[in-house]
Amino acid sequence: MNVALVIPAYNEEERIENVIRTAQRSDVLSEIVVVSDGSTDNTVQVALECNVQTVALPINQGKGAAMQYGVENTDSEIIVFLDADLVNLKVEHIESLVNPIIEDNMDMTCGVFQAGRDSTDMHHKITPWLTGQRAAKREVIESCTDLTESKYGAELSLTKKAVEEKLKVKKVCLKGLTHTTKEEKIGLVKGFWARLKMYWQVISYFRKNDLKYDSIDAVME
Ligand SMILES: O=c1ccn([C@@H]2O[C@H](COP(=O)(O)OP(=O)(O)O)[C@@H](O)[C@H]2O)c(=O)[nH]1
Ligand SMILES: O=C(O)[C@@H](COP(=O)(O)O)O[C@H]1O[C@H](CO)[C@@H](O)[C@H](O)[C@H]1O
Repeated sequence: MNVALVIPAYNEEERIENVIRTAQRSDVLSEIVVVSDGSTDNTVQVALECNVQTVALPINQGKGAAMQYGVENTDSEIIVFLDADLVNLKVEHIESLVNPIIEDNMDMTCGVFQAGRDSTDMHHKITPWLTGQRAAKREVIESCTDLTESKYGAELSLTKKAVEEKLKVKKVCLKGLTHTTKEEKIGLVKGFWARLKMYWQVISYFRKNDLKYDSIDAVME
């Protein structure tokens, strides 16, 4: 079974190389697709220099659009999503997301940070269903037809599908993994506004789809 890694990336020139270089050492991946989501920095050039398939949306459309475009640019039967800003990513993390799908016929895996950093560990403890680190069978992702419009709600769309279809979901602990926060990337004030915008998109997705917190949270037990 072919496995593609899709990395949505918006202005990640300083961080994406680490993620790509680790992924290139993984035997479980057949291909790596970087999607620059209208980046205005050198994200595309950095990815190209790493010799991975790199596609670019002309303007910033939101994380969900980048994920969708990545899926459209691969035929692989299993897709892994990883954020471009991960810190301490190991080959084992990628394997732990992919193997349950190949070996145990899981439909989806969701990776939660553990013992990475207190702040990011805490976010994943409270809202593990928002994680951007996950793998799923291609048909599951294709059945989520609203990824593009949902922006930061894209993870909720995938989780919602798991609830509706009673999919087999495995929560995977990603030990030692963390990411660079928005405030660290673009500064306290801009980062805080970007965080509010993200939460707004997630809450909007909840309301628009009349989701119940308990059923979403139960998927990750
Ligand atoms: O409009 C956007 C916003 C984010 N991202 C990417 O989506 C991933 C997660 O976004 P972010 O780091 O902002 O989320 P956080 O992990 O801080 O919640 C990262 O690889 C971003 O570069 C994207 O492709 N388009
Ligand atoms: O973990 C979270 O609460 C947020 C925000 O993380 P940080 O506050 O930047 O550590 O990040 C997740 O949620 C986003 C929205 O669904 C996803 O796109 C990210 O991939 C995920 O890390």
